Amino acid sequence: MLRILELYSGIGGMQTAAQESGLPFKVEASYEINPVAIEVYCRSFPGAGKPRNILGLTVEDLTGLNPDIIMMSPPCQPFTRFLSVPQPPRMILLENVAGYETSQTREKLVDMLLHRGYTWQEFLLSPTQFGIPNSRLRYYLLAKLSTESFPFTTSQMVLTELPFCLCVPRGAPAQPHSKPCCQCSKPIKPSLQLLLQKFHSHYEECSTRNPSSGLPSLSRYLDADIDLNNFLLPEKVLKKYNMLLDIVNCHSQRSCCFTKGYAHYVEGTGSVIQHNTQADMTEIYSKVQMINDNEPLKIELLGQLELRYFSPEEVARLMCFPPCVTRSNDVRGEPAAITNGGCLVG
Ligand SMILES: C[S@@+](CC[C@H](N)C(=O)[O-])C[C@H]1O[C@@H](n2cnc3c(N)ncnc32)[C@H](O)[C@@H]1O
Repeated sequence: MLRILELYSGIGGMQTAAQESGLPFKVEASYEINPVAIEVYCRSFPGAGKPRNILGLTVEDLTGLNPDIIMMSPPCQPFTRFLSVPQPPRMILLENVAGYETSQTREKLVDMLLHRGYTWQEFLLSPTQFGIPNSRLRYYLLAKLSTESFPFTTSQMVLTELPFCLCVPRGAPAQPHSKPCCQCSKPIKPSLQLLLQKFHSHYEECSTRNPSSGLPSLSRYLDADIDLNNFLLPEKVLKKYNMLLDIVNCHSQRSCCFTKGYAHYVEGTGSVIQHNTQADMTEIYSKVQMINDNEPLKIELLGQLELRYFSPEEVARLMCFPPCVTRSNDVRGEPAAITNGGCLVG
């Protein structure tokens, strides 16, 4: 059983991922300060202790917790002190925004890893690479004490693909020993097989539906019975910011990364949906661009598109949270402001 210490736990993306991996684990403690994130976290993991402020975490606490693995999506704060304990964790999983790989914080972290005898691998990956129609390039670092091996050959490069393929046949029984994948010669560790089978069945489904891109359309992430009035973009936004919107519809096979500012700010915070797919967006926008002084007409034309925000459940689905989270009634009826830490989930 892996003993996990979860730092900057937010709404619990890392713990959810650990559950999805199928590996046995226990979260020994979690740390978070945002009250909304803490509330969401406590509802998703009722048995877990309430996350606390990391500033209260002492070296003695850390030594007592003695985690096998530290999982974290740190904001821009120094956190390397967590690795200076007498007995460092066996494993570290860190997630951050793209660009972290060239930051001074990353340099300090890598120095510390080297000094403490870790081997590590860095990645830059986006959900689109895993059959999910949402762009969200993120930096990931996996580190292990050098006495433990990775199930792949590590490299100094920041990898932009997984160092193993996902071509495990669907339904293949877990093998007791490492064996080469059926379509390439890369070995697969038994511990990875469950995860790979999950990926594979998702991939297979996506590529059957959309052989060209391998990505499913957004329709499978959207609520058919959404209460449109709760999610329509306000007139003020249509009037002032219509040229800044990233508009998708249920047939689109893409969406932009959702951030903390979603539904509060327009530019770069996430896509909006054209709910009325019968309306011709190109035609409407070309008419709107020609209107100079007739605001009501502009609004009426744009209104035909029925532009709306993604709901929190839809965003959570795009982030692959399991149904128990995406079905929450408590957040229904508000635009997707379930974000925290500026990056909506690790
Ligand atoms: C990038 S987000 C992590 C998101 C997380 N992976 C999730 O699944 O929601 C960083 C988190 O660190 C939290 N944070 C910032 N300062 C903190 C502190 N002093 N103690 C605990 N948490 C803190 C923020 O509130 C934010 O939720």
